[in-house]
Amino acid sequence: MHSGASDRNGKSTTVCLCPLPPKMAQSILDNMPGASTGTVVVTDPLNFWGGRRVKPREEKNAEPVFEPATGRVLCQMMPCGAEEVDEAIKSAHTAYLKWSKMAGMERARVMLEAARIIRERREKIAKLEVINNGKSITEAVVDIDIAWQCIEYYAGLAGTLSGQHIQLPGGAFAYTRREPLGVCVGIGAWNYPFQIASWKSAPALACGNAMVFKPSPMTPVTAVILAEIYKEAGAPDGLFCVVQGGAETGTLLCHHPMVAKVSFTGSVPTGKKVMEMSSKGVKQVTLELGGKSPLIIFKDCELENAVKGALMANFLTQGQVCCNGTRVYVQREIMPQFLEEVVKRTKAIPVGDPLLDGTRMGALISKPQLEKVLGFVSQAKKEGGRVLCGGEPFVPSDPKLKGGYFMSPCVLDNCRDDMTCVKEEIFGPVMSVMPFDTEEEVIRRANNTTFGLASGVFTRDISRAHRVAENLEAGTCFINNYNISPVEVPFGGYKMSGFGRENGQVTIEYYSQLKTVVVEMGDVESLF
Ligand SMILES: NC(=O)C1=CN([C@@H]2O[C@H](COP(=O)(O)OP(=O)(O)OC[C@H]3O[C@@H](n4cnc5c(N)ncnc54)[C@H](O)[C@@H]3O)[C@@H](O)[C@H]2O)C=CC1
Ligand SMILES: C[N+](C)(C)CCCC(=O)O
Repeated sequence: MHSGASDRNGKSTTVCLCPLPPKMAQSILDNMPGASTGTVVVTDPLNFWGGRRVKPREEKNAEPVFEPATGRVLCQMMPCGAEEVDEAIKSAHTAYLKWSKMAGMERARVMLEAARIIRERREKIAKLEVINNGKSITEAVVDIDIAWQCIEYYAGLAGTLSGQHIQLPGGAFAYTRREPLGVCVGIGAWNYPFQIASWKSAPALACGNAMVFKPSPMTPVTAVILAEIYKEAGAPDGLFCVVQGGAETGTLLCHHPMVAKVSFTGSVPTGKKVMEMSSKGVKQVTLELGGKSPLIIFKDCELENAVKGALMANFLTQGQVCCNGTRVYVQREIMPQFLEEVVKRTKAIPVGDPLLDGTRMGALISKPQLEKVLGFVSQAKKEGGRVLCGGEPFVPSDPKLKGGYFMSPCVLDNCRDDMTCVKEEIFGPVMSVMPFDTEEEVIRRANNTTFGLASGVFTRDISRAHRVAENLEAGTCFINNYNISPVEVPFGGYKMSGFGRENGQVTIEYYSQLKTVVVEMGDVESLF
């Protein structure tokens, strides 16, 4: 399956692993140090189960995967059908039978080794992520670091999982066992491909489950690297499997009778479908969905930090972040200073080749996504919004980037709560700014949304900060910062942004179940 893709100069690095000796797994990454934007073609199979990469059974439904920075074809994504999904799930189940019987400390050792390998290859993995996703290398390295930290964190928890002992009358007693669920499914989005696969697999594996993961069809290339690394670290074959595909493959996974749980990251409409399908088999579900999060900036804030916070809340990963604080409420008195500073800094963001160290914003995921985001900007103008900067297609001077999906980051002023850009998730680099007068008013406006993923507040008044945090209807509230994501901290939504959590200790609850064992020490007192 050679896509025949090459850059404008006809040069390409073909990364091919067929046939598939397990130790060759690394070679896709071995080509990374020399790789530059517009040169990589991935031709090796992207499915993984039974401890190896698996070639797709059928090539007829192949979909091209694009390199966002150039618009070139990077590889072909070939969706798995029913038989392949079944094979992957059975392979995961075989691993589960072994893995779930190991002590937490034994599982921890494998996971720590996986974390170590990821850390060692962080730059190469990040590079491949950039080529597939379009985000800047500076950010991708942070994503990979968060990924291994997450695996390390849950490795640490694996050995602490335990039940309770409960005394009962007459010497009888009960105890609880914290047991895994079985085979869990992870369905990922394209904005944090490797990190999402790690956020889902780390707690799942720590608890003794196996996982079958389906990446987004737009970003199929790095989840399989994680699968290879788990294997290399000593995980039993099948413990973390990857099946490629889109909605159809996802549906097969959600309906499969051997699946105990589905953890999903993506849009609200798809999340609803996943929940509905999972309900047929009474499967547990975690949903990490979209958002339209408020960021509230009071006049007593430290302005420079608030401006930096607003940029962090809007422009990471070209604005394609579910927890972004895209509704920026600024207290009227400081609006002019805020806008001046935020626009100055937004205009200064270097947009361009995502593999260059100096770049801070790369390309959006796809042409349709770019068009959708630009459409939101034109709609905002029609509805009375004022573009203070950006919001236009951006064509870098480097000829190889001419077909890339770039746009200039945008700040919209003169926004109102009833405008489309303020109500809907844009998933692009567009910040909507609105004035407010009082705390009570801004909380009411901030909560006037069906979403509830995150929120933020900048103020120097500590009472106000905690009062606002208490009253915002969202799963996270950042005080005097935004979009930092330590893996020790739970992450997840309120309202239509979903339920269940990722990261933090609590996620153990979402990947395990309690068995109660009741022990009689005397005779049975029968009523009959
Ligand atoms: N909150 C978040 O983190 C994300 C939000 N989005 C939002 O969603 C919009 C559309 O992006 P998409 O990638 O199309 O999101 P999506 O929600 O359709 O896809 C997410 C994942 O679900 C899978 N999927 C799609 N239909 C499915 C089904 N019927 N059953 C099971 N799995 C299914 C996809 O293949 C992908 O792996 C974006 O423009 C953005 O607004 C997208 C990605 C992440
Ligand atoms: C890493 N962080 C917090 C910037 C974003 C993670 C959530 C997502 O998948 O969008």
